[in-house]
Amino acid sequence: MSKKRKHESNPNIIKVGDKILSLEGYLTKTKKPRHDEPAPSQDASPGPDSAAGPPQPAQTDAQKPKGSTPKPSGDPAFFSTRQALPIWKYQDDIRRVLQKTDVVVLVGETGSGKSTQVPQFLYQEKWCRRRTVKVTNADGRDEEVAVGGMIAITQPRRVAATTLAHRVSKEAGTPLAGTSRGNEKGNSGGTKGLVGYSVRFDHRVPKGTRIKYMTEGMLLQELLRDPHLRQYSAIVVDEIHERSIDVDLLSGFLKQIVTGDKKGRGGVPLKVVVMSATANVDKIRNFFSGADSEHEEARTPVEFLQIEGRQFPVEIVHTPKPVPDIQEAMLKTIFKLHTEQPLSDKHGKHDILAFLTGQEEIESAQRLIEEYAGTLASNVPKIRVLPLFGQLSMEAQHEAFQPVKAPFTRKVVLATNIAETSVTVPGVRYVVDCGKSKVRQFRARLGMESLLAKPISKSSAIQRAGRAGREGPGKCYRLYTEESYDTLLQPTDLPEILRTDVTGAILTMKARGIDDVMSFPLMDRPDVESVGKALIHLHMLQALDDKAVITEIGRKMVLFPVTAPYARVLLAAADPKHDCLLEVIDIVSIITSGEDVFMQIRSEEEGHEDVEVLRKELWRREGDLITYLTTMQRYTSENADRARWCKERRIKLRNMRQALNIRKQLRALCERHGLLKEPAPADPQPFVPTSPERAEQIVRCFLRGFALKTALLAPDLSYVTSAGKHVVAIHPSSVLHGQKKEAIMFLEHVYTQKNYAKKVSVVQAEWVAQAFEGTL
Ligand SMILES: Nc1ncnc2c1ncn2[C@@H]1O[C@H](COP(=O)(O)OP(=O)(O)OP(=O)(O)O)[C@@H](O)[C@H]1O
Repeated sequence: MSKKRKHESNPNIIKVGDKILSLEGYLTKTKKPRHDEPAPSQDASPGPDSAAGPPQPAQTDAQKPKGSTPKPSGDPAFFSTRQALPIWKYQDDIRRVLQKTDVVVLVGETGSGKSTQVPQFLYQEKWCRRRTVKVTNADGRDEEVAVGGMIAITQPRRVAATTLAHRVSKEAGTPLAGTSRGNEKGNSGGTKGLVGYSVRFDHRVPKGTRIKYMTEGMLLQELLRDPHLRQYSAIVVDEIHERSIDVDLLSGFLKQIVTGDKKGRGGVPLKVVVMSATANVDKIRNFFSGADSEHEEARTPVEFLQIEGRQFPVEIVHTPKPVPDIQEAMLKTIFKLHTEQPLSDKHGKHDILAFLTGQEEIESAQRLIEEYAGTLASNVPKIRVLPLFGQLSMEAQHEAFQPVKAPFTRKVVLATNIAETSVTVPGVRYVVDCGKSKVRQFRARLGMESLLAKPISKSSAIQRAGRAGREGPGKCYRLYTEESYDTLLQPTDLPEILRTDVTGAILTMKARGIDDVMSFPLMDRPDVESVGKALIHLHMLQALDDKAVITEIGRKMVLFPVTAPYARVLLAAADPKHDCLLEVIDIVSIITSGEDVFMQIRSEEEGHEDVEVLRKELWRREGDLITYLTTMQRYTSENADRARWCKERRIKLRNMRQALNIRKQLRALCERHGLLKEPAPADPQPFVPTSPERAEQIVRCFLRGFALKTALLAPDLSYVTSAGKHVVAIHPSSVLHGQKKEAIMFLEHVYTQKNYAKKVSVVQAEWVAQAFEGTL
């Protein structure tokens, strides 16, 4: 029987795109289905339930749950759900411990209710009231200031901060603070509410907010303005086990505040609650308590609380054999679940959340699933696919959290690891985990950073599985074998500070007045080589002077929510010598809007010649950066149908919309900090091609930020990097692919079969020399 005929007669064989997939044998359970296991410890030692485990932290009275469960405040519609959370019966203990101690480490399994309930337990505490106190100014004068009143809960990601704020404001029965987006100072106006949030480019924190969800990065920004965190009575550091650079820096600053003299807060202590889903938090505990420090003054009492239990079980199903093609296995699992499992039960919907590695993989899977969904018989439920990745606009990210309104339809959310921790995607009862994620890794010796798909850690796998058991019992299908889980996956991920470029982290420390970065309190210290490279890099960017002291340029750089090199490029473009800030903002906006804005065109695709002709109109000989600029300018000058304009050129509309969003925010920031003297002209503006002279100025500005990412043409016609002397090839996605120029600048690298340069521009060897000498 031909494949096609077989497909037609056998419901277990389906055709998607050019693939014929057999669903036979899919979703077969492993012999002993294992339930979601406890989180692995950071040092891979046995967990708390293990008889052979390490000595557990001394049980405090607070660890024994009391029988009484106080009446909740807030919206009665949520009472029973909240009371059913494992953390509910610990609330008195949490309050009691914090009345006595300033620092508490709280461990609870995913779904126990930490992120949503802890701030609600605490905000009415006596110590959480706003007080007026006397402090002595830097110039020696006494003044009265207000201290406290608010609790901040930090999250590693924007989507977690905003969705938690929405949820908690509903539970508390008060509208989300502010009805419109405000500025960073929180003057968003609107309705007064208990809960607010603050994430990059989006703030809803009017006066009166008591509970504020925010990203770690936003709190770091606030620390630059208010080193004593005077607005807050408590900081709840959530998901500390993720160990982002930002949370490590934040922990260092918090430790300094809690062990310091508190004079800047008029003697009012700052309470710190550190929360983790990882069982072994000895390192974190010792760090805050100073138990590992020789200095008596660095010690502070730290209490420990463990919340036992989780709300719903999650059954784990591994593949019996390794899968040769992850995308195929992913599609098969989703299709099989869709066709065989009910749409809902008494707990609610049965939606699917699948974890993939990145935007590219998500978009390709979305296309294939939608194509498949279009072929379903009318008696099979429909599918609504929703992507969820970091570079999507907040509006698009929030769509994945809405229930699907259409009847007889299942939601399938395709996410990167941004949906891994903290979030509850309503409706989800099945998780499909591909077992990988893209990880940024810095090789200090080469001075290069790469983004590669790597196996996740056990801790991540458990977090992913946990997303299936938030509203009812769930199932997690892992597209890897149980043996791989047991033997190949590391217990936890390496902290980000040990694997990525620390340039931004060091600049933040310097901007906060920390001169000796090596003595700053950190849970893990990057090696001297990485710190040395970062200092040299910051010096090249003119963010530090010869004595490694932060410069005016460095201080301005930290005001921008982009990496240090991009911040430097923006400042260079604002310099009257170059005067091309609007153009540079356009380019930076496109680059930071997501993965490549141009879709790949395959030569066998129908109509690919027409697409290529239209695309060539955007191409510029100066390289990818000026091509991006032309793309943005043509797109914004398009008055009729921007969606069609993108479709005809196979340009990602989603990226372009997000780029416009970023452009608006960057323009506003530049205006606020005096870099843009007058507002940018409104769209649409007629398209005027950028002159070669202006293009040169723009490329030179980028060279101020990216001199280390340049390569010169060697006699054998290969490109050799100026720093490190490594061979790089121009990536096939670049408009300069295959061309030989005297010198190139590239903004990114990828390592696949070769060491590839991406986002490439033509430069002159002389400019590169000038950039290194600081005379450009
Ligand atoms: N946006 C939401 N929509 C619906 N239910 C939610 C939402 N947020 C939280 N919940 C409910 O509250 C429960 C507890 O969530 P919470 O985030 O407080 O747990 P957690 O212990 O912090 O878990 P994690 O460590 O995974 O973040 C969830 O399991 C879910 O039932």
